[in-house]
Amino acid sequence: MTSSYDLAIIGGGPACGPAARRCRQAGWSVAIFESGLLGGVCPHTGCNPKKVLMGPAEAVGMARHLAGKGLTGEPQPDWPAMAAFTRTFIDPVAPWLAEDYRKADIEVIHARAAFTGPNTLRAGNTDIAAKKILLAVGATHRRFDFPGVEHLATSDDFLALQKLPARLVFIGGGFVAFELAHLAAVCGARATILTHGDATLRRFDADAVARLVAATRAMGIAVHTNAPVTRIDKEAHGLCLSVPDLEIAADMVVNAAGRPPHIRGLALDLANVAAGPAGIRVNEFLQSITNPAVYAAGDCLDAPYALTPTADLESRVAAENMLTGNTTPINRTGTPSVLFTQPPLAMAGLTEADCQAQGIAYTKKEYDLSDAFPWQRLGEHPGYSKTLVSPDTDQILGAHILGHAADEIINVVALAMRQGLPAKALRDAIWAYPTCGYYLRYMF
Ligand SMILES: Cc1cc2nc3c(=O)[nH]c(=O)nc-3n(C[C@H](O)[C@H](O)[C@H](O)COP(=O)(O)OP(=O)(O)OC[C@H]3O[C@@H](n4cnc5c(N)ncnc54)[C@H](O)[C@@H]3O)c2cc1C
Ligand SMILES: NC(=O)c1ccc[n+]([C@@H]2O[C@H](COP(=O)([O-])OP(=O)(O)OC[C@H]3O[C@@H](n4cnc5c(N)ncnc54)[C@H](O)[C@@H]3O)[C@@H](O)[C@H]2O)c1
Repeated sequence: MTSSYDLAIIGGGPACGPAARRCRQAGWSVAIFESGLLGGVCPHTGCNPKKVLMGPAEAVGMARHLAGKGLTGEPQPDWPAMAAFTRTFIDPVAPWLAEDYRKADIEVIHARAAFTGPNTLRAGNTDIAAKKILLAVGATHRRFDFPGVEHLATSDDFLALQKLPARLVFIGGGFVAFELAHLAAVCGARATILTHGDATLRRFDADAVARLVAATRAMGIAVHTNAPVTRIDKEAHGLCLSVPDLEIAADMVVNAAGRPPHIRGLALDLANVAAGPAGIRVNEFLQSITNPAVYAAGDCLDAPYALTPTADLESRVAAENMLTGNTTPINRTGTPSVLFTQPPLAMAGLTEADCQAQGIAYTKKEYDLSDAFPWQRLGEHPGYSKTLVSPDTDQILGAHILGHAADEIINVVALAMRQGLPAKALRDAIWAYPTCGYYLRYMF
């Protein structure tokens, strides 16, 4: 028997919900296919568990900065209790979403789906026909094939740990490696970051990254570039990683080497859906460039960001375009990215290297936050900002902030960029004093 829907969504994460609800509200019949947990990575194995674990780690970090400045003694992270607290956030998500979709009369089918034709899917033993199909399958862990690959753990394994191992190695020099290494190190583990290339955190501004890497090393985290892992051996007292000219002992090795789109097994060829290593290829309306019945949103897209807020935005835009026939091009202007390290590194817009590569004229302003009151009172080092503004129009081209509260301040800059406000708007605003945001007037 074939079930028919107006919209079938493959994947029940952040890229699914807004489109499912919007299309159902418009009167469409909607089915969601989810092979794992409703809610996807963000609430189960991504943003949320990571941030809950970081709460105590942030308190420990702040206490260390304030030692000798009025605070004595150091709070001790209690990992098993942190893990138990984290579960209180994770466990309710999937049941809550199931109930919410049930109330909205959106069908949820707990099965892995794959294409059988341009408008048809199979999930388990069920055949499905849909007028439109939204691909929201997300991304997955990179595959390695070196000897000993079976000893590799994932970020999911790390975030589910009941006890923190003493020696952790992270393969990769991006978001996951830096955030989890900082978390582990503050909680008492010896952490090492190994990346195969000659630089880390490539999406961020190089000057801000240099300061963060220095701060990372000062915390006792080893950071090795040009260090591809060639094998992992299990030995009597743990694991031994081999990289050229170096052997490293570890209790856990985490694969943090990027997240390719989760498109294996979808049989995209049967639906004539074009995709490359970076993901599903779509036009500005998020419609497949080769199959007009198929749209895509979230981490499975070949797109500049793979974040929860961009998955949400893309889901809303895809829904609008499916309902109205391609009226709303995607606009990602003013997307903030935050690396939740200690301190956090936040950015929006272009880096200086982007401006140079694209031949865009810019006025650069650098500011030492560690010399400014809100950061000094917390005893925090380092602190840095770099802003890039058009000398002709005063438009904000990019902002890069490293320091306490950078993760919140960047939202204001991102809002200004999205609304097309000039840098003067930030210089002229009346900011509450003494907040970190007050110093935006000096950063621009
Ligand atoms: C450790 C970590 C920390 C992160 N921290 C942050 C952060 O702080 N801030 C931020 O903005 N982003 C963060 N992210 C990224 C964020 O989690 C993702 O961008 C977001 O979850 C993407 O949503 P999505 O719906 O595209 O994909 P996902 O959340 O991956 O959801 C896809 C869903 O599709 C299902 N699925 C896949 N294939 C099929 C199939 N064939 N049939 C049925 N179901 C299928 C999967 O089971 C999954 O539930 C983090 C990611 C990780 C890994
Ligand atoms: N705070 C946040 O918003 C947040 C946090 C975590 C993840 N994320 C999202 O999830 C995505 C995935 O994160 P990620 O850290 O896995 O990916 P990433 O793309 O940020 O970093 C991957 C890193 O792995 C390195 N690498 C690639 N192949 C390698 C190899 N063979 N050996 C060693 N290193 C290798 C890359 O050079 C890069 O440094 C991010 O791009 C981001 O969009 C966001």
